[in-house]
Amino acid sequence: PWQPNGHWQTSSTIPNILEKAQEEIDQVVGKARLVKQSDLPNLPYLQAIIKENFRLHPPIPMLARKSIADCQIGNYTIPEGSLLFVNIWSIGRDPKVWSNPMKFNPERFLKPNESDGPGINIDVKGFNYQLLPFGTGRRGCPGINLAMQELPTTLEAMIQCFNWKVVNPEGVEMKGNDLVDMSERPGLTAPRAHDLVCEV
Ligand code: HEM
Repeated sequence: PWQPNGHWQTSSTIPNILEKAQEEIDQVVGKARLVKQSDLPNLPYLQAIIKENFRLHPPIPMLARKSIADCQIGNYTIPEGSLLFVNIWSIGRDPKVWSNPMKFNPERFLKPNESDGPGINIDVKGFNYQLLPFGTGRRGCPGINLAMQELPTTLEAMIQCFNWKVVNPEGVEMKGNDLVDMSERPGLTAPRAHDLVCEV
């Protein structure tokens, strides 16, 4: 069950991430009212789900920069005026940074130690270079504060108000470990390869 200190007690009675998120919101908000923005600091598991999504599926997978002077990065000499792409998508899957990187595991952001990756101290605000879904620095996303209020509140309301099941194109419920096919196709954003079809 969810603990007030924001940590999850491992329990085999909570089978999946959606149910954990629902349990957290039941305990923090209850069923008598809708979730609101002021609840967000008290919903650490929800925040961890969003970070884990940004890690594996950053909506903008590449940052672009232009060098203003010659510089040396590792073994590379970068001439002035070069267009550079920073691949945040691949940083999110780098086993040198994240343990078991292909596993969707929100808990890695709730742990104070480094056993599952950099852990609880990682935020999305542009200070932790392992996780830069909004970029960083002077040209970082100016919409971050709006996005990080709207996105969790909307997602949480969807979780609070509905049960979700994934269905195949024929409308048959999908079950098992490979429930959601998260493969992507190339693009400037990271679009899904296959539509996600759900029933509420
Ligand atoms: C989940 C939502 C969002 C994500 C993941 C996102 C991500 C990004 C990223 C990665 C960049 C490039 C940052 C860099 O190069 O360092 C960017 C730039 C930008 N974003 Fe967002 N963004 C989101 C929402 C928003 C919203 C809600 C707004 C406006 C209301 C917005 C407005 C902008 C603008 C204007 C830029 C260009 C900034 C510049 O070049 O100086 N974004 N965003």
